[in-house]
Amino acid sequence: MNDRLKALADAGVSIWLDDLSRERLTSGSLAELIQDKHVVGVTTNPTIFAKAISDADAYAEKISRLAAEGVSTDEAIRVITSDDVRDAADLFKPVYDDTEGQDGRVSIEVEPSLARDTEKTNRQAKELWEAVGRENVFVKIPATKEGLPAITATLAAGISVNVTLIFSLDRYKAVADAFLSGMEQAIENGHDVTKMASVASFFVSRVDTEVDKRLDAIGTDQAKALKGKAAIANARLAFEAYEEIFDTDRWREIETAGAKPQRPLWASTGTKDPSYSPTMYVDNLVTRGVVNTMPEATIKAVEEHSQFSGDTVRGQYDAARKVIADLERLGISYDEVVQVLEDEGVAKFDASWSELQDTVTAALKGAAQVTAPKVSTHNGDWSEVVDRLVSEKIASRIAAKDATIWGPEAESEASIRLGWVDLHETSRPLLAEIEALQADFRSEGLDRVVLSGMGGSSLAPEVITRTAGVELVVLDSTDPSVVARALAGDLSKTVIVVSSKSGGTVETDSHRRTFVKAFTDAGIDAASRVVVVTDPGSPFEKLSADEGYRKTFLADPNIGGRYSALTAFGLVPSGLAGADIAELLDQAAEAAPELQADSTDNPALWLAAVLAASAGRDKAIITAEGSDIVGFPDWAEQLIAESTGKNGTGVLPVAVEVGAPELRSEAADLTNALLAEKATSGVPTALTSGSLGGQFLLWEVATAVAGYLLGINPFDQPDVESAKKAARGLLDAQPEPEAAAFTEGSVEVRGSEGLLDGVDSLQGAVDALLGKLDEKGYLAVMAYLDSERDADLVSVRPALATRTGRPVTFGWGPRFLHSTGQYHKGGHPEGVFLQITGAHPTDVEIPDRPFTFGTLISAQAAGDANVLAERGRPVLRLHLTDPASGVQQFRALFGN
Ligand SMILES: O=C(CO)[C@@H](O)[C@H](O)[C@H](O)[C@H](O)COP(=O)(O)O
Ligand SMILES: O=C[C@H](O)COP(=O)(O)O
Repeated sequence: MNDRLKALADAGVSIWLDDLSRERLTSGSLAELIQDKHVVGVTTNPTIFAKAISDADAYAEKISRLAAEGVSTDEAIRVITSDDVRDAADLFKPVYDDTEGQDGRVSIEVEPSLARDTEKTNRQAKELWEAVGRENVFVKIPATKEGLPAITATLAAGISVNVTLIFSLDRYKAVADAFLSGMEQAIENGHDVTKMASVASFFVSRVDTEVDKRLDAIGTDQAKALKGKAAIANARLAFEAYEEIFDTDRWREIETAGAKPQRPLWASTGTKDPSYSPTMYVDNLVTRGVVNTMPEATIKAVEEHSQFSGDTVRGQYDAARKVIADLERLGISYDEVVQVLEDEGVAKFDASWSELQDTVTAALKGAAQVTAPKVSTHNGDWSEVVDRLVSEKIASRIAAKDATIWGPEAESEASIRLGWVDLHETSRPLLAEIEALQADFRSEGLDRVVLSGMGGSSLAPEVITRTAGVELVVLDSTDPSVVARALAGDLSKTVIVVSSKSGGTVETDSHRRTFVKAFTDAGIDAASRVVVVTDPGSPFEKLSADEGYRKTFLADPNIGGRYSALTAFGLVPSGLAGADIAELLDQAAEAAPELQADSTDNPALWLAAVLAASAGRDKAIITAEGSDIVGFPDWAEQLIAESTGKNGTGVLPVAVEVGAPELRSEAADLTNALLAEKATSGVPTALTSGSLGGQFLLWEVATAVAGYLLGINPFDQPDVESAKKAARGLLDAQPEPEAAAFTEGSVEVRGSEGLLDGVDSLQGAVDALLGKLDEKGYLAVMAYLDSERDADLVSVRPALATRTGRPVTFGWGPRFLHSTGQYHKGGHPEGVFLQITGAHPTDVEIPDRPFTFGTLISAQAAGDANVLAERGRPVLRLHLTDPASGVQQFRALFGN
């Protein structure tokens, strides 16, 4: 055991490693540092990852899988870095537990190009936190001026933060203030702050590098005498500020809720000037309650010859102040030095990030290959079913567009719904048209693409663009704050794709009207910014022509919305946003022969068999645990729910997050259909893999086959219309809202008949609803709220699944009406329904319509609840009079 490192740890300095790589994880060298060298945490940054990933061999396998799935460079970087950080976090978990969350932490940094953008930093911090999915992680955010509000917002969301790139005392104080505000808000928002932590990474050696350079230029003895002193003086003064800030009533108030102070972390502590001691930025910064993150060489140097005695920080403040004052007297401006360092710091990380992107782009190109879809089945034997499907030639008949497969009643619908089987050929001519339009837009500086579409018109483009890592603003909500946010983007760079097969969908029509007015109000020729995708002959085709919209793409009418991923509906918005849509068609083309073959090797037959021929099992848990296709379960959910959930039968798709409780359930009515590498429980499971284009076709064929096995018509959606009709009725009649049974805090409570008898608390109301769940039941949470603003609500899904032991679907309204909404009304009548709506502090008008977005979404929610209640389903309706506090109040019921 090494005495010097132990002495440092005993003196209260947490020793962290400023490095991470796959090699460190697989070789066991990180584990050794933890075990033998007192290392209790890890920091990473873009430079560290750029270096790690340049070791191509360590990442080769992962890169080739990512290449096969067609993911973008940025998405690949996200996967690689968050996988490494997650594995390191797991290695440090015992340290984290032993130190009650103080150490055992691993940091992952937001992209450096976002350092000057508060909103994007904010968003990415949340995404990284979710992507890693471990509580002992720190999301690193640079302490630029724009970073400060993001630090507060990220902490307020319950996420632990490492603030990086701090050089100046003033900025350090602003960081501490941002921390205090963030913790105050986290407490207010009901987060468990005992689990949170934060560090403020103060950069040390770089200050000497910059100041020494200036001192050398001055060249006098007096100047030379000051060399190597500025960095330590600066850090010590930061610690003085820390002591003052964390000795205030404001902090003490936060501390009473169980929060830990934001510890100073000494970063950039490797010695750069070889004439200095290699341990100088360690030995001179020893004090209880700090972290020193070091490259391995510095840890080794400390192990071999560190020398310090006692606390080397406290009580050194006057001397430190004198160093800074002496430098000023020599004409070296402190403010200038720290600003140069901050700018350089951001630029250096930016350069590392570009290097990282180049390395990964090249590696992806090198490994690129189209991977045909594969399905492996587990925990059951479906060979008899598959043999039957092969002998009945179901796959080749689907490929030949044989409309008789689903029986005489379905024949006329099926005869106009099988156009999707050869889209990899028929959609080719679209590519050039989309490419040309995209080039025109780019040349006009139009690079923000908004897509207005519902269900089949939005879910595929969402998966395609998220997987490709390109930006597409998907507008599939009528919540006024969602609409307002889409309108608040830079309209001078915006085009809107309005996609509607029928041309009569109220959501898209309302979006279109609103955007046209917003463009016009901004002095922009609205018609030139609207692109339409619709079916030939729809009212929308005519309207588009009459209005002179920029371009109308007519899709193949012989394809239903949920099978339209590779039609103009999927390809136009995705291509305009910059996704590689030609590759998507190549992937489907590669997959098609296998999926059309009457062979026991046809993966679609196996997927269909697991979904629809596992006795007594009518709920499929879907997740994309091992895959880098982003958001696929939401797309598959619509395909399966609308195709099968009718006539009181079907398969309920339950899209869940990684690690969801349902994935470990052994319940007798579940199957799992996972984009994952291994089965997660003993229930019948199909694991699917392959490129996105191939997966689209695989699941479409499998769903059509599942329809055949279930004896239903997989191409109609008889019950989607019922909720639309009820909403229209309410919009016309505008009835007084039904009185609440009672109100608790920010939540008004209403229930379907009899549900709330004798109930007078929110907890009691939820218990009453859950009490209606039977052993084959499921709970549907339907949130007519803002999926971004109210994102915290999502955490109730796993909490409810754990509590009930039953599957829980979560849908944002009205989006889910075009997806699981069909199953809820037409499938097995086993659901109990929790609807959550919210007040609209600001509403958005819809031009030339007698209702606003606020009244529209309220009518949609009420109409949906009425239809469910009419069908005898229990419905609990919670209305949040203040969405922010209501969401937290509701979450608090489940201890989260
Ligand atoms: O910010 C943290 C830890 O929070 C570190 O990873 C930090 O980025 C590194 O210590 C520095 O980038 C290293 O800088 P340098 O030694 O190359 O000057
Ligand atoms: O899934 C389809 C949605 O209900 C939207 O229909 P639409 O494309 O006709 O507007």
